Amino acid sequence: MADEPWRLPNIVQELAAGVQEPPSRYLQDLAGGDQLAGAEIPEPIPTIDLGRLSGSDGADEAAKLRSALQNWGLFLVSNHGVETSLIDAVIEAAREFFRQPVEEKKKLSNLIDGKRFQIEGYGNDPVQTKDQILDWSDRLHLKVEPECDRNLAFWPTHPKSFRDILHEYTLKIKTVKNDILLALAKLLELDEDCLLNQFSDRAITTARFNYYSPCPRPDLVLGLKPHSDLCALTVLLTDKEVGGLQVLRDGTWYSVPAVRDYSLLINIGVTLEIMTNGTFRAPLHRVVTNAERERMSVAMFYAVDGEKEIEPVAELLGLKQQSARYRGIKGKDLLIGHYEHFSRGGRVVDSLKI
Ligand SMILES: O=C(O)CCC(=O)C(=O)O
Ligand SMILES: [Fe+2]
Repeated sequence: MADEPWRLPNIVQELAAGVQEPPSRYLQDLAGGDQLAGAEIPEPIPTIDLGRLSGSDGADEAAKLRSALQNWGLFLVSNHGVETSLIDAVIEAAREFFRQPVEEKKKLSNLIDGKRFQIEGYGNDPVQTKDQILDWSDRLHLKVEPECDRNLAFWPTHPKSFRDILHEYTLKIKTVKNDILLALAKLLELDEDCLLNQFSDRAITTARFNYYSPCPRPDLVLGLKPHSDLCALTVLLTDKEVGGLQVLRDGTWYSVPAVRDYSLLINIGVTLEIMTNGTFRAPLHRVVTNAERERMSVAMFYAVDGEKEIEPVAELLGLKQQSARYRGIKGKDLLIGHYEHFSRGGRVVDSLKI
C-alpha cells in the first residue's frame, strides 16, 4: 500500500513554485456555503500575566483564564520568562531552515525509503484516503523530550545554531507549561500538582515547525485543516506579521490576529479535555492561506508517555461527584486515532465520549 502514489503528497513549497492553480486535491468542498475567510474576533483573546497568575495575587488573572477557557480554549500568556531574544532566535532559525532548497530539507524527510510515513522529519502529514483534501503547508516535526530519545538525525544542521536554540527553547518553554498546568489544577480546585503529575519523565514533547507557502487561491485552500491538538497543551509561537489561524466557536470560524508582542499562544489539547472530563475543551482550529506572503509558526506539543492511560482524573471526578464522560485510552492509541480523524477534519476525542 505504501506504493500507492496518492499517499505521497508533494512538498507544497515545490508545488507552489511551479503551479498557477492549486491541484484539485487541495481544493476544499465549500458546497455548504462555508467561506474560508474567517469572521473578525469579537473581543481579543485574553492575555494572562503568567507571573501574576502564579503569584499570590493571581485571582484576577485566574478569572481571566477561566473565561478564556470557557470562551475559546485558547489564551495568550505574557510575562512568561522566555527572553524575547530566544523567541527571535527560534523564529530566525526556523526561517533559515525553510529558506534552504527543498533538496536540502528532503535529507530530513519523514518518509522512510521515500514511501512510509513516520511522524518525525520534514514533509507533510500522512494521507489516509485517496479523497483526503490536502493541506497547503510543509512542516518539520521533531521529538524534543524525553531528551534521551531525541533522533538527532532529523535535527537540522543548518543553521548551525538550530540544535542549541531548540534545546534552550525546550528547557524554557517547559517551565511555562509547568506553570500553566499548576494554575489549571488550581482553577479546578485540585491539588496543585495533580495535572503536572500526569506527565512522567517519559512524557513526549514534540516541536512542530509549520511553513505555509503563499497560495494563489486562499478562498479555496487551507494551510492546515480543522483539528484539535492531540496533546494536553500546545505552546504556539505564531508569525508576528501574517495571521491565518482561525478558531471555531458556536459554528463560526474566527480569525486569531497575529501575535506581535512576544506573548505565547496556549491551546488546550484533547488529552487535557479527557483528563478534565470535558471541563476544559480542546478547540477546533485551522489555518488559512495567504496569496502574497509566506507564514510560519512553531508549536510545542506536550503529550503524555505513550504507555500511559489517559482518562478523567480520579480526584476531579471525586471532587465534582461526576462520572467519567470519556473512555480511557493509551497515549500511543490516541495518536493513531488522532491521525485517522485528522485526515477527515474530525476530533478523535468525540469517539471516546461515553
Ligand atoms: O500555524 C498555526 O498558527 C497553528 C498550527 C497548528 O495548529 C498546529 O501545528 O497544530
Ligand atoms: Fe493545531
